[in-house]
Amino acid sequence: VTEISWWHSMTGALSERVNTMADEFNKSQSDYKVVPIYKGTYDESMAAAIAAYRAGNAPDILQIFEVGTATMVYSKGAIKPVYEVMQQAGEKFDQNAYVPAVSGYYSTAKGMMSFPFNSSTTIMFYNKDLFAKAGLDPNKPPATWQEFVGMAAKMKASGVTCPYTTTWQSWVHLESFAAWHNTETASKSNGFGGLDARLKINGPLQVRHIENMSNWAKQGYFIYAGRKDEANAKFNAGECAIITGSSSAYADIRKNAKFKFGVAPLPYYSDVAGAPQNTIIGGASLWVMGGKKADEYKGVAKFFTYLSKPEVQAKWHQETGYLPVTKAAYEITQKSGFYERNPGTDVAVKQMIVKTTDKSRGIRLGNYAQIRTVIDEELENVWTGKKTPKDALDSAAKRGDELLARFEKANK
Ligand SMILES: O=P(O)(O)OC[C@H](O)CO
Repeated sequence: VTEISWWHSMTGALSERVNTMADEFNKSQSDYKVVPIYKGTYDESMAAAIAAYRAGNAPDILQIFEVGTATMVYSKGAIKPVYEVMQQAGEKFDQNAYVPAVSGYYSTAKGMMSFPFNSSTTIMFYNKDLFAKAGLDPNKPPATWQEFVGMAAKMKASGVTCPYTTTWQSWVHLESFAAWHNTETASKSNGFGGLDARLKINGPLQVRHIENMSNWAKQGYFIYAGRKDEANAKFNAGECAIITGSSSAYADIRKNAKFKFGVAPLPYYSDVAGAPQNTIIGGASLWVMGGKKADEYKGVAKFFTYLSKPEVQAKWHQETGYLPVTKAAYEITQKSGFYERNPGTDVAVKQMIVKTTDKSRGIRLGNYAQIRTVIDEELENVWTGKKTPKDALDSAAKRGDELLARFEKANK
C-alpha cells in the first residue's frame, strides 16, 4: 500500500469531515492510503511545508489558503501542477465542470495549478435571540453598513456586550469588501495582469470603511477578537449578535450554537455605484508537491478523482458551508431540497455566481501571506487608537508594496 500524506488546517467539525473523506477513499480501494495530518493554522502549515520541502520531507498533498496561491504558482519545482498530475496518471479532470470564480482563481493559461477543495466566501451570521432581545426583527438582518449602525446602537443599549465581530479582517474588510463594491485591491486586475501590480487598499472607499469600523470599535459596537478565526468562538458561545467571516463557519455553528441563528449576505454601502458586485473566494486548495515517486502521484490523482465526485462535493458543501465548487455539486444540492430545508445555506452561492469583473475576480499577489500580516498589524494600530485609519492604510500599502516589489524581482 502506498501512503499519501495530506497536510491540512481543518479543525472541529471540518477536520472530522476531512478524516471521514480520507477513510471512505481508503476503503474504496486497496492500493493507496491517504493519511490526513493537521499541521496548524493556514500560515503555520504553509511555513512548515516550505521548511519541509527544503529538508526533503514535504507531504504529497498540501492544503494552502487562497492568499498563498501566487507564491505557490511561482514555486517551480516545489510543486507539480494538478492538471499535469491528472494527465500523467490518465485520470479524467474536467476543468470546465468548476464554477468559474473558483477555477479562474486557481488557473494559469496552462490549466488548473491546484485542486479546488474548500472554497468559501465572506458572509454574515447573526444570533436571532440577541436580535429579539434588542427589540429588532430577527428576520431582518442589516443589508447595508448604513443600516447596521442603528441596529448596533440598539443592541448595545439592550445590554449586548458584543454587537458585532469579524474573523479574517483583511479578507472580509479589504479584499472581499473591495470586490463587493467593484473596487480594485491592487493594480493590474488585482495582480492577475502581472507581477508589477501594486496595492490600492488605501483608496477613499477603504478609508471610509475603516474609519467607520474604528468609530464602531470606540462605541463598543465592534469587538475585535483576532487575526484569524478567533471570533467564531465568541459568536458560537452566544456572546456576539453578528459576525462576518467565512461561510465555512456554518459547520461549527450548526453543531454548537444553542441559539437560533440566521445567515445573510455581507453588508455593503448602498451609495456606492456597482455594489453589491460579488465577494471573492477564500478557503484553500490542494497543492501537489514536487519530487515525489510516480506511484504517489498516481495515488494523489485517484484521490482527487474521488474528491471530484459530485456527490462527495455536494456532501462537503452541505455539511461545512464551503461552496459547491462544481456546477454538478450545486445542482445535486438544489434538487435535493437542501437549500429550502436549511434557509441561508445558499447565501454564499448567490454572492458568487455573479459574473465577475476585472476588479472582482479575486487577487493574485505574491508574498500575500506576509502582506496579510502587515495589514493585520496596521489594522490593529487602528483598533487600539495608535494610528488613524488613513495613516494605517497608507503604511500597509507602502509596506505591502515593498513585499510585492521583492516578489517581482525574485520571479522575473
Ligand atoms: O476559513 P476559511 O477556510 O474559509 O478561510 C478563510 C480565509 O480565506 C483564509 O485566508
